[in-house]
Amino acid sequence: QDKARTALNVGGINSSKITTFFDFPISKKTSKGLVQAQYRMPTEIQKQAIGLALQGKDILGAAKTGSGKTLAFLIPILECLYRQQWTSDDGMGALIISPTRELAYQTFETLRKVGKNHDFSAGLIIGGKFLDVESDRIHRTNIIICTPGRLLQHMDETCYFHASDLQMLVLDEADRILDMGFAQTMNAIVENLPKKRQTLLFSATQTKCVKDLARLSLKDPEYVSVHENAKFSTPGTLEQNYIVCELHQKVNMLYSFLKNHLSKKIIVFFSSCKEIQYLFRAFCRLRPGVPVLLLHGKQQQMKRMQMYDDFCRKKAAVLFATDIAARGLDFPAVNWVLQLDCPEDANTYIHRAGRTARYKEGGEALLVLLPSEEEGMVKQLEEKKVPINKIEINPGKLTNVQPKLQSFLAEEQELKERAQRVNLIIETENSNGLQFSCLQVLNLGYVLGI
Ligand SMILES: Nc1ncnc2c1ncn2[C@@H]1O[C@H](COP(=O)(O)OP(=O)(O)OP(=O)(O)O)[C@@H](O)[C@H]1O
Repeated sequence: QDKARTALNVGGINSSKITTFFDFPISKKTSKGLVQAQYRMPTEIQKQAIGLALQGKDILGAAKTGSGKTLAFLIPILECLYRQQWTSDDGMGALIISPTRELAYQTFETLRKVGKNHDFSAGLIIGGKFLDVESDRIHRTNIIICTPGRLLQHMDETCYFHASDLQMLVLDEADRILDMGFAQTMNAIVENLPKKRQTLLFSATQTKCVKDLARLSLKDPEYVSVHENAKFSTPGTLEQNYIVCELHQKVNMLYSFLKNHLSKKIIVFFSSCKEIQYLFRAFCRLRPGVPVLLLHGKQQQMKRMQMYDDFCRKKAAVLFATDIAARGLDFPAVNWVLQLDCPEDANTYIHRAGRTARYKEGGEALLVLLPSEEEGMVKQLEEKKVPINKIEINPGKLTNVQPKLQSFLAEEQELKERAQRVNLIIETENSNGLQFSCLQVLNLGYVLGI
């Protein structure tokens, strides 16, 4: 007998009694998918959230980066539709909203693995393709994984697409999806969703803001926060340090860092697309001795996916990324996260640093701060229970790449133009109140070899 069909009344799930996934009343199809994907023992967030979600509760799930939140919502989705014997004729039964295309794609791939024995259809609605290609299939898709903007576009423009039968809504990286950047889009999406549904919200930095939650009309949500009482908010296997570095030394510092970690897999976070485009070109010319890859929001969709896949596969490489790679992405075996530009807040720091030290693995994070950023950022990190130590750099050990950069710039008009555009952007950001002082902007001009 299939436990999921017979044990519809699962009101009695006791998370402390769960040791393997098979202790949950889940279908054989899901169990088989989990075994095939080599998942046996649930993590803490999975033990607690899956049990409650199977009982139909709305959930606010919070757990550290890399602790397995994805399966904590994918398993309940599969079970919810399975119990209702959902078919392709029933259309969309579950909707997962992700802040970035890459995260949506990654979740889709995990769903394909663990849900492969079910008959549901699943689809990615993330843009980058023609709308009509997606429109042809969207109304026949049972589980949709999407980014907010593209979903709303279909709600507005694909006439036969409707969400009236939706059973379960998941917001992955919920605090990000509910923040100002997506507010208007999300409000418009929610208007199209039925009020009667189950809603699951997950993030490593969960929102408890009542206003946000009211927008989603959650019903008595269960707050599942497995690490709330932990001493630190970041994984125990993550070693975290920061250095204070003058702006004119940042590129030298990056080059020297890469030279010292040639066999490692590293993500370097920057704050703007223009800066990253310029530095990528510059580092391709500087040849640090390790493949340099690039991921930012202004890349074409194909290129983005190719970079994402390449970095997943490589054993040693460096990925220059903006914050589109900060949340949720599960690149295998990343050794280091280097935040060369200060994150906008402590939550962004936590997500960026969490790209390493995932699921029981170790990892190291290094934050680079300008002298003007140190006090404010360190205070924010302390308040968020992030254990971070200051280490000193020996300026004498930094390789000076300025002369090389200047000679490339002289050779290459395009590189020079990029450098000037970056400088302009930084100046504009400066006038909008970011922390760069005029002197630092001039220094950056020097750094970029202008
Ligand atoms: N029960 C499990 N057993 C073994 N590995 C697991 C288990 N659950 C998750 N993992 C693995 O742990 C890694 C992290 O999982 P996941 O990406 O879901 O973390 P997360 O909590 O969503 O992280 P983030 O906050 O960064 O989004 C993945 O590689 C996943 O395959």
